[in-house]
Amino acid sequence: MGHCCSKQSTVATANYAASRPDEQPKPPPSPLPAASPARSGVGGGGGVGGGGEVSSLSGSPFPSPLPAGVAASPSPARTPLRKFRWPLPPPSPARPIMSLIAKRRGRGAPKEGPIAEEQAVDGEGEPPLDKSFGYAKNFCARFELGKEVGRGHFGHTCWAKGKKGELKGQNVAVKIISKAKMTSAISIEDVRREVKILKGLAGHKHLIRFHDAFEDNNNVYIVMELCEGGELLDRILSRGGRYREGEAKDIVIQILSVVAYFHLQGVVHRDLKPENFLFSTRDEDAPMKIIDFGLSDFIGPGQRLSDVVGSAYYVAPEVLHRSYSLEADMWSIGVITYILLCGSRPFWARTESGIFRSVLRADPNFHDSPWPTVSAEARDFVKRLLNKDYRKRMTAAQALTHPWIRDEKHAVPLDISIYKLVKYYVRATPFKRSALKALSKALTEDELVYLRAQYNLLEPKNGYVSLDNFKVALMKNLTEAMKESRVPEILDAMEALSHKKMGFEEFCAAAISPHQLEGREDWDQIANTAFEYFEQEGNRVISLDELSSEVNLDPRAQSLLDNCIRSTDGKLSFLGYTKFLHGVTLRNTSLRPR
Ligand SMILES: Nc1ncnc2c1ncn2[C@@H]1O[C@H](COP(=O)(O)OP(=O)(O)OP(=O)(O)O)[C@@H](O)[C@H]1O
Ligand SMILES: [Ca+2]
Ligand SMILES: [Ca+2]
Repeated sequence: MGHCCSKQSTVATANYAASRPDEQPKPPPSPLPAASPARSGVGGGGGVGGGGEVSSLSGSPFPSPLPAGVAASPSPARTPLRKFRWPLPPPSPARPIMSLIAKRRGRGAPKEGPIAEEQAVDGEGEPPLDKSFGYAKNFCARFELGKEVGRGHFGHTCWAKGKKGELKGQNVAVKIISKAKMTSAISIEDVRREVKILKGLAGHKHLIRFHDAFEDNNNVYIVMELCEGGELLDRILSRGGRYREGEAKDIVIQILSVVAYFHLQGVVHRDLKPENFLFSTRDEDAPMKIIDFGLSDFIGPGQRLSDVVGSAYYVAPEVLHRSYSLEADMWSIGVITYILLCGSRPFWARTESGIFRSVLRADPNFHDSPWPTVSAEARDFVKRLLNKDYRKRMTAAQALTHPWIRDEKHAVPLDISIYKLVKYYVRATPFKRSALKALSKALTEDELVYLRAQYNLLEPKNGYVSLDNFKVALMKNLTEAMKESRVPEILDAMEALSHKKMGFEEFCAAAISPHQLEGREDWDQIANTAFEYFEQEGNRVISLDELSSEVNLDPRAQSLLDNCIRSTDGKLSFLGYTKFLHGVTLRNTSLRPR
């Protein structure tokens, strides 16, 4: 079978050549974003996807000094620096990560693009890679392919029209991924998973609608709904680098609502960035759709991922530390929101290793213009996503109830983190439960808004919820993706709830996360109030051994509990109470619990 898109392959060569690493501009001295002049013009002017619209831009899209020579760069704002060759990195935490990525990238695999670990398996003595996917082979008979509307590092996307069947006469988008670029088992698996996830998730208004997948000898074709309004990145650029706060809110709500949806399904995107959100039409108020699940994965209850993937500017610190879960996506949303609000990137450097160092160590700037004019709620929102401790970050459902955006008319979706927390609560000791109950009494209205919304989603009967409520609420949201990620298995671990009923007050104690509360600016106040309640109703005499076992601490590390028990009455001190609530962090000790 012939290659349907040979014309686009030529564009591919030209485009890659135009963005070779050695042609990148020199950086500005400060952590400002690289600005984008006209886009590289793939797909031609006036085409679908807003290419023509954006190519009319010139000069400085971001309100910040431009690096010298930036105008010569083809499109540095498209997640720039990912096209850099690995420079000789200075000693840094990024160094081992980078050598790891470089080492594990497949031989012949594209060196550019989002960070994506690869294993070379196409070497000598290895069996040939199986590049058959089992998809239908009649793409050319079913669709008439038109011009290119967009391009990424893994594929290019074309406009197409259905020739027969359900999609006859309908305009669609087709992402074409060349099999020649699939040089490792992992890259093949990535494509298979991208299709599986798109297919399995189906059904959210801000998720690109998947139609079908095809293949021939040369390519895989992913047929999906066509978005004609261009990328979020282009709209940011066309507004001079940033959005007004109200408009930013609207964008962020859409992002959170779809991310909460696929997080509940046990899917982590791993490549959230403004290029991966498209507007469905050119209208100002057109809804956005998320695309590109090329680096996404299923993630089961309690599972942590370790492969370093993503795009440098948006990657979370724990991804670089190789142990992460859904919270990594929330970090990326924090980066996107930061950019929307101020037009600069929070973590910036000239090289990829520099960006990694910044992500791991630097605190984003919230002082310079325009931050003083940004509302305190918006700043707080971003800070609560850009917390380097992933346990302190808001979940997507929770972020939808943050004071910055909660007045808007949007539904709050079910949050899988509630299930995880309740699971721990029902298995906790009575002493731990009373500590959590005291904490729940100190909650502020912000948390109560979120918890009430979650409680109502469980549809309490006569003011109580039980295991059945948790089951029914989860099953209402069941998709193929959720089955694949085995999310419902969490219900097995909640069996203790089958003979128990929970009112709203106890639900609050069960579903609060002390770590997240600790990430709040008013944590000290909350903790003090909670301790007062604990003193009245829960505190009791406890031995050091008992406390060690309550917090799962190796008895050899008991010195970490110094000052946790009051010498005056043998009960928990304030310090002891807070350590008891969130456990003792052993990350910096050599004595980790087994
Ligand atoms: N459904 C669609 N409608 C219109 N344009 C689309 C659609 N899907 C993708 N595009 C365009 O094609 C571009 C590339 O698609 P996509 O992001 O899926 O490719 P990729 O190679 O995986 O990208 P990346 O380099 O970010 O990994 C998008 O940025 C967008 O401009
Ligand atoms: Ca993309
Ligand atoms: Ca991709």
